[in-house]
Amino acid sequence: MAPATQGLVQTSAETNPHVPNRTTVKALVESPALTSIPSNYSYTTNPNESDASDPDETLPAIDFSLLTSHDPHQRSKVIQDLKKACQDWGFFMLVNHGVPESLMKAVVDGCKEFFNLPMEEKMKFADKDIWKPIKFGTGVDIKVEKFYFWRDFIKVFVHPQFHFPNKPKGFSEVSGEYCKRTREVARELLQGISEALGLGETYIEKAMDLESGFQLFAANLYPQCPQPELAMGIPAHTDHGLLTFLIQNEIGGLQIQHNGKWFHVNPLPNSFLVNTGDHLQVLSNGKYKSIRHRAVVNNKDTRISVAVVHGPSLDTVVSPAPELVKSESCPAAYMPMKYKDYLNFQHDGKRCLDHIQLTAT
Ligand SMILES: O=C(O)CCC(=O)C(=O)O
Ligand SMILES: [Fe+2]
Repeated sequence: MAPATQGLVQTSAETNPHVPNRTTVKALVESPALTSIPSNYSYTTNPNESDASDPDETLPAIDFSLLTSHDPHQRSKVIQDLKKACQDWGFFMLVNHGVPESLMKAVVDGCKEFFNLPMEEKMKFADKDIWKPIKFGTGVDIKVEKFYFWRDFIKVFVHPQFHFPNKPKGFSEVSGEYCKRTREVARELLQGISEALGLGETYIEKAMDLESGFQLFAANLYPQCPQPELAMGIPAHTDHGLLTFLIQNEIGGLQIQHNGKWFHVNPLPNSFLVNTGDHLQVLSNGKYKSIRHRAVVNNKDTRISVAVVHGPSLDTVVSPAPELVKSESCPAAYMPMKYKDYLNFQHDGKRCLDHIQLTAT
């Protein structure tokens, strides 16, 4: 039998000196006779981190339609629910959000078609520069993390300027509409969260300059894996923005950290999985935590997920809201930092949140 690393389609270091000579996971899986994973994809979980157990709790569900309700009791009830979900979980399912199911499906289908494009089409976007508005890649830099992850991805800056690949046909249009609709929902949700923090409805909107907010569209492809217990799709991490909205094809794989354990997420159909990001943790002075999560892989089917990150504008200097800081009892837990600088720092393989932390929260 051929060794697992034979027959790979290599990314071209000759055509782009910044791209390491390596394959995509998709090309690897499509190589004949792949029955085991190459050793550099073999991931050893931190021994202190347990495997996910079967959930004995359910992820909270937030009914978005109640946030826009004219009945003040319904609105204050859902704001209480949001507060609890952000405090206790940092992750929730958003239901009745009004974004059509057909649009969500069209976006996931578009991602599938994008990943099915010929390698040279995708490789046009292969680059290590984090500020390239469209970026295709696989795993992570082996120099930083020492191994590859079982994931190919495309990341696109979609706001304040909208960028998008022009292939496959129609992908840009449906994604543009999807990003616009999710941005509207995120802004409404952030008004509710602002109120839940006791900051007033418009504080986050104004302080984070959401009119020019940075929005990132990230699609992940996790091909089926012959040895899923050895590989990792995305290792444990937190997201940098204020809120991330995640959808997936019908295949699960997301796990979140909850009460010190990994929790498998089985979302309700047609819901958004929403999580609070690092900048909500900073802004709330640690009241709402940015929860660690990861994506595991399986040997049954290819998984696709689409994460849309909603952040402040890149020039916003984010600091804890002054109303949430009290000099003695609750001092500022984070140093102010411009979102753009945060992203630059984070790219070096370090977690920026730890770098700007002043006191435990
Ligand atoms: O695929 C998933 O479930 C998680 C994706 C994710 O965490 C991310 O793209 O930041
Ligand atoms: Fe994430």
